[in-house]
Parts: sequence; C-alpha cells; structure tokens
Amino acid sequence: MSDKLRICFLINPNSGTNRRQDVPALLAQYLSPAAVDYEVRLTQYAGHAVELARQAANEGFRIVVAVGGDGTVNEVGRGLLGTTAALGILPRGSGNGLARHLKVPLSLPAAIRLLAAPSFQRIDVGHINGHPFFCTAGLGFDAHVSKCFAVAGTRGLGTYVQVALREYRRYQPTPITVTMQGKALETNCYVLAFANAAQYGNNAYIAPLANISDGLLDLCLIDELPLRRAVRVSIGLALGNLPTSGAAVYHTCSSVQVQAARALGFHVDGDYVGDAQQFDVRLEPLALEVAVGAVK
Ligand SMILES: Nc1ncnc2c1ncn2[C@@H]1O[C@H](COP(=O)(O)OP(=O)(O)OP(=O)(O)O)[C@@H](O)[C@H]1O
Repeated sequence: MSDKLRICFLINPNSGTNRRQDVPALLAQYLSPAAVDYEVRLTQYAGHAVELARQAANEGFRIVVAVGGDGTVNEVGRGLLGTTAALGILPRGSGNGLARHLKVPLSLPAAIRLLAAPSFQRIDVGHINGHPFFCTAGLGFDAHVSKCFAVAGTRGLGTYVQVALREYRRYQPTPITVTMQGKALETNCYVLAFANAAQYGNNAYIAPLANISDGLLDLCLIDELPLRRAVRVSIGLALGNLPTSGAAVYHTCSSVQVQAARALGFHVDGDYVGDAQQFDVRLEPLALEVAVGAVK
C-alpha cells in the first residue's frame, strides 16, 4: 500500500460569495501527485457532506476537507465524529469562523499547501439538543437572524448586517432559566451564545477567550439590547473586547441546561436549526481531529 497522504476534498458548490474559484485547478497546481493522493467530490444537497465525509473516512482517507463555509465544515465534522480521519478546511464561506479560529489561511493556495504538510491536533466538540457544533451555537437573536438570513436570497456580510438591523427593531428578549453546576440563574435571553471557538466568523469575536481544546464552553449572555448597548456589543465584537465592555456576562462550563418561557430559535455554527423551549448543551472534550494550523 502507498504511503502517500490520502486527502478527500468535499466541495459545497453553493457556499460563499466567491464561487468562481476553480478549486480542482488550484489543487492540481499546488498538490504534488508524488506526495498526495487526492480525490474531489461535490455535494449535491444540504446534508450530503455528512454522508460523503463518513464514506471517505471509511475508505481510509486520512484527511477529509470541507471546501466551503461553517455550514459545510459542520457537516463534514459531524460525518467524521467517531472515525479516524481528520477534518481539513479550505475556507470558502462568507464567515469562515472555525477556519479563522484555527488559523487556516483564507487564501486557498496557502490553505492547500498547509494540508499537504499538515499538523494534527484534537479539538472539543459541542452538542446542543444532540446537534454537534464546532465553532458556536446559540439561542435568541443570533439564531433568529440566521433563520432570516437563510431565506434572504443573497449571502455575505452585507446581507447579514442588513437582516440583523431590520430584525433588531422588532426582536424582544425571552425569560430563561440557565442551570450550570447545579445552580439556576433566572434571567432574560436576548442572545445566549455557546462558544467552542472565539468567533462567529468575519472576525466577530463573541468569546475572544474561548479555547477550543480546554474542555470548556464559554457562555456569553446578553439579557437586553437597548440601542446604546447594541453599539457597545457591535464594537466589542469587532475589537474582541466584549468581555471587558460590560455589555455581556460570561460563564464557562462543560454542560448547561436552559429552560425558556417560550420556544426560542437556535443555531449551530451559524445555521438555524429550529425552535425549542428546553436546551441541553454539553461539550465532548477533544472529540475531533483537525489537520490545520496552530490550535489555540
Ligand atoms: N449542493 C448543495 N446544494 C444546496 N445546499 C448545499 C449544498 N451543499 C451544501 N449545502 C448547504 O449549504 C449551506 C451553506 O453552506 P456554507 O455554510 O458552507 O457556506 P456559507 O453559508 O456561504 O458560509 P459561512 O457559513 O461561512 O457563512 C450548508 O448549510 C449546507 O447544508
């Protein structure tokens, strides 16, 4: 059997704002056939990358690469859980939260070169009501915006900001009970984010201190969001100083339960999943191997 590195690239042709980049041509240009044995497969529908990733792992590929954004990364990561293949990322989404956290270069040639000479590390995996997430999950306004963004027609940061501003005018917080380590906290939820990685994507740092391999989730709670605080939150997200801004409250834990007064939308890795009134969120330490740059 050949000792060449075996890599399977799973391309989501629908991800990101720049779909014209010819990934197969770049792979042919930057991967040496003497060192790397690779295949390229395209996803045909939402959810397909979960099946393709598991199949590639069963075929013995050492690295299975998500070519897309955080939605594609989530699907490939899910498919690889419990297998011996590592997740790679060629960032081609609009936000690329996990890629940015893991210091994967956003330039495709550089990211391809990194995969050809990978270093392997393990990262924690979050679960919300049984749905795995690798970057962030959340309840409240951010999930509501993800739901509206999914049907907005266009993608990218511009559309996201437009949708967020429109929905901000009508969104109301919901009373919740958050239970951590046997202690119950009664509060309101405008946003409750569960961060495995530090950012949502686009360098919007919801939990800048999050460490992806420490066995802990960083919870970020924003109970109300009047205009002044919304400005502070926006600046805090951009500058990475939300924890010291006083506009949000942080906790760390390995598991948490949330009971909401009414059904709340939730997202995993930026994609809206559904509504629920009860949430069980937990972290599985070091459950996924990644083939990327430095892991913080
Ligand atoms: N062939 C396909 N046709 C339609 N949808 C697909 C296909 N393949 C994957 N998808 C779905 O496309 C969704 C969006 O993809 P992805 O998140 O990778 O890109 P993005 O939203 O542009 O990037 P980001 O999450 O970084 O903003 C994923 O949730 C995935 O389920």
